[in-house]
Amino acid sequence: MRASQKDFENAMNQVKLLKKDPGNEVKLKLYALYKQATEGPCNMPKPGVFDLINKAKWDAWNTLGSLPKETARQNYVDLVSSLSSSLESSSQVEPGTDRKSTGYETLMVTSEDGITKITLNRPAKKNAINIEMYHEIMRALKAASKDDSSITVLTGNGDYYSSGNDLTNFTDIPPGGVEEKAKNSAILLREFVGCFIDFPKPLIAMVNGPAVGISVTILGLFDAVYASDRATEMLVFGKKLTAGEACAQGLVTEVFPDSTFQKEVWTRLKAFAKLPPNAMRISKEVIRNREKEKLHAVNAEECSVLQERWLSDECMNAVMNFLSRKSNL
Ligand SMILES: CCCCCC/C=C/C(=O)SCCNC(=O)CCNC(=O)[C@H](O)C(C)(C)COP(=O)(O)OP(=O)(O)OC[C@H]1O[C@@H](n2cnc3c(N)ncnc32)[C@H](O)[C@@H]1OP(=O)(O)O
Repeated sequence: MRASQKDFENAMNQVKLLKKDPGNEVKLKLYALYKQATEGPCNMPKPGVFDLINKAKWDAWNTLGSLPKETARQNYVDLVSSLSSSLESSSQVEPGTDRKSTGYETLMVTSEDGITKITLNRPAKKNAINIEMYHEIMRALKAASKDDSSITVLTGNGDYYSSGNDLTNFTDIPPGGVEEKAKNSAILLREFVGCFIDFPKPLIAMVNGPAVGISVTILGLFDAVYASDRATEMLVFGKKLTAGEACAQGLVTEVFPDSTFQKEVWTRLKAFAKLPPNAMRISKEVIRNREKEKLHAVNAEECSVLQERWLSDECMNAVMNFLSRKSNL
């Protein structure tokens, strides 16, 4: 459900009451979401390179692009909510425990009203999935499969759902060279996709914006995919599918106007979360068990093919073109 002005004001007050400094990166995110929610897209002249603080604030705000005010307000409230709960939880852990061990670096995870929400939280990088995020998504799914929620939701923070694999993942080459990198990537990808195949509870994607690559290909493993009409899917031939086209192809369950997306979908999810949890879980188990073995076999085959393709000139050229594109400007 979309955050009200009252929720937004409460969140602003909550920020002042935080027990611990959340750090500069989070403070910049809060600043950017506050400005986007109250003033809309960045209207601030770009500061000079030596004006470091205002340049960092400008970058944070400008990154949000044309994110609607209501969505920014919702994201602000969600961020403060997850921040407060993680800081509160850290105040309950043993002294000296590292706060990060109770939370996530690349995700926001909340659990309330019977719904565990996993939010991809690298908006400045269009929620590109780096190695850390692959592991954190698997950790969050494992926790969600055991918590007391009935359903699990995956969505994105910012104007993108996810731009797929973080292409800088390919730049961190281990001592064994690109062959070892490709092998490790295939192992990671197979484990990652396997978590979605085996997830036992109803899993819903809220595609809040454009989705690319792996963030699209795993949608087929969700039990429902609700998309904003500003979402696009980039899959084959690099062609963008509109949310409506993806729905016609059966990749998306239902498309909603962006202006009412959050409100309409959360109303529906809260109703789903009140349904008998064991009946939902067992129904999914009966359906998924029929296809699980085949899905794992296809996953293994795909990862084996990808391991070879990642070593090809086509792949390396595409990655280098992307990573060097701004230096050519
Ligand atoms: C280890 C397991 C391996 C699994 C592999 C299987 C998965 C495969 C895939 O997912 S393939 C698809 C990979 N994704 C892409 O090719 C998309 C690349 N990104 C883009 O094409 C564009 O960024 C865009 C169309 C998504 C958005 O364009 P635009 O609106 O112009 O924004 P920017 O390009 O300026 O992006 C802002 C900022 O984010 C960084 N970024 C965006 N996407 C990625 C990405 N996928 N990997 C790394 N970084 C990304 C971009 O570099 C900018 O950063 P900067 O501000 O320059 O620091």
